[in-house]
Amino acid sequence: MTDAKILVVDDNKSVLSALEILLQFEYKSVQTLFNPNQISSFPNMEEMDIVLLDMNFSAGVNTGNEGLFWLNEIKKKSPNTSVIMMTAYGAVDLAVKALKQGASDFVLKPWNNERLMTTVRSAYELRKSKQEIHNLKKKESNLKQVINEDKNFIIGQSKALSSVLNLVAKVAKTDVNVLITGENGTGKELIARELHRLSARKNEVFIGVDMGSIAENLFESELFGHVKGSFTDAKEDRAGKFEAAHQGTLFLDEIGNLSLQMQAKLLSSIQNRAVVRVGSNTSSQVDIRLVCATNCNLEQMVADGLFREDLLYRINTIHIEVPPLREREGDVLVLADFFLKKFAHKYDKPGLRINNVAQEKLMEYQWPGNVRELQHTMERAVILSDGNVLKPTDFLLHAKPMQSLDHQPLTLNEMEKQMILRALDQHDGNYSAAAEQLGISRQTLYNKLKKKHE
Ligand SMILES: Nc1ncnc2c1ncn2[C@@H]1O[C@H](COP(=O)(O)OP(=O)(O)OP(=O)(O)O)[C@@H](O)[C@H]1O
Repeated sequence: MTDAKILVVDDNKSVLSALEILLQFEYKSVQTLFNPNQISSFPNMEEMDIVLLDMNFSAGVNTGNEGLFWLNEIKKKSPNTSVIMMTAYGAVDLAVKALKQGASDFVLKPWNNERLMTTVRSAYELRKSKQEIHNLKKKESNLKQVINEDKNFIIGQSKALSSVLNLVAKVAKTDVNVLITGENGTGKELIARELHRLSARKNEVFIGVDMGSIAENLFESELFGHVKGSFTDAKEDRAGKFEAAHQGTLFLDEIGNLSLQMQAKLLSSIQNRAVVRVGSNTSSQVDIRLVCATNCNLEQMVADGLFREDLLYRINTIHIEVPPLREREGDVLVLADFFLKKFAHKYDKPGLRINNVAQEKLMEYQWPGNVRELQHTMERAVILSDGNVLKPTDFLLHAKPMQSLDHQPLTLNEMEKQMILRALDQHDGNYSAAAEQLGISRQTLYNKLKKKHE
């Protein structure tokens, strides 16, 4: 017994009962309607898998128009229901008309039982595929929504970051290739996602690929896909990242880590906007927006013969340089506060705050690992905190706080700042104890700290 729901609509009662008996041999639910006017008020039409619909209802009229009218009514209520038209006046043009208007098939009266059952079975298969497509499309759009969810906000108010975000907003509307550069942890991927979020492709996928982690022998298969049997592990046809990103954004991270051989293969796909799966000889066009990122100096790499110049010109139609955190004035505390709230919530430690000396320590630090390092530092501090106040000792920073990154000698002022902060650090932020150790009064220590930020 097939679990399908069938409705038969005909104004001839003997046709109705004959079809009902025939169909009940194979189908669980068969309902009949003698009067087509009941179609409009028929409950749950969208649950019907198949409708067998007479084309000529009023006696003496055989234009088929009534059938076409009711076909449209059914399709309006339930577009995916398969409708099979039945008529005693088989005319090809009428059949074509009905098919064009959405009927799935056509049966002539008097019917041949075997042939009619075959037609119903195919109509049921069609209905199932349509439903599957409908469900898959729904799933796909839900997935895209989840993937593109606005999980990551770009935090910061500094001039340096604002000018990057202004550029992002302008470029996002176009389809040009964008190269994002900057030190590790500055937020290059976040900027790439922002480009996607602000673009016309925002409802399509954003596919990120870490080029640094792809093994040379899997490079082509990962990016361009493969056909079954093209190599030992190719158990089935598989699309690569280029095809997966079709109509969306393809983000190639760590582009500076590619060998020259991989660069050549990538260049050809980017130039042609087409890929050939490994083991295939047909190419498929892909419509992607390409965003690349790196912390390498690609110009220098070109000069050193490590990066193809033609590839660099292809990928950097627009170049966005993300500034390091130490050059974003004021952003450290804004970000620290953001991460503090985030992790306080995550680890259920409400009411945490960072004391002034600890804030000084965070501001003075050079953040070689940029926002990622700040994020980890805050997370660790929140996890290890005992009380409500985070003190300098709660922040374990790797490099010396005042040492400039390029190891230039410190000025007298900088050395003084460093000593003050170290003393405060050693005494857990206690101003009196730090002042005593430095041989100055508490007020002088306050003044020196205040002056530092004027
Ligand atoms: N302005 C920002 N606001 C909030 N979070 C940020 C910001 N910038 C970076 N982050 C967070 O810091 C982490 C590192 O960011 P991201 O991965 O985008 O950096 P990246 O430059 O791509 O790093 P890498 O060079 O190591 O690939 C991520 O968790 C990201 O969410």
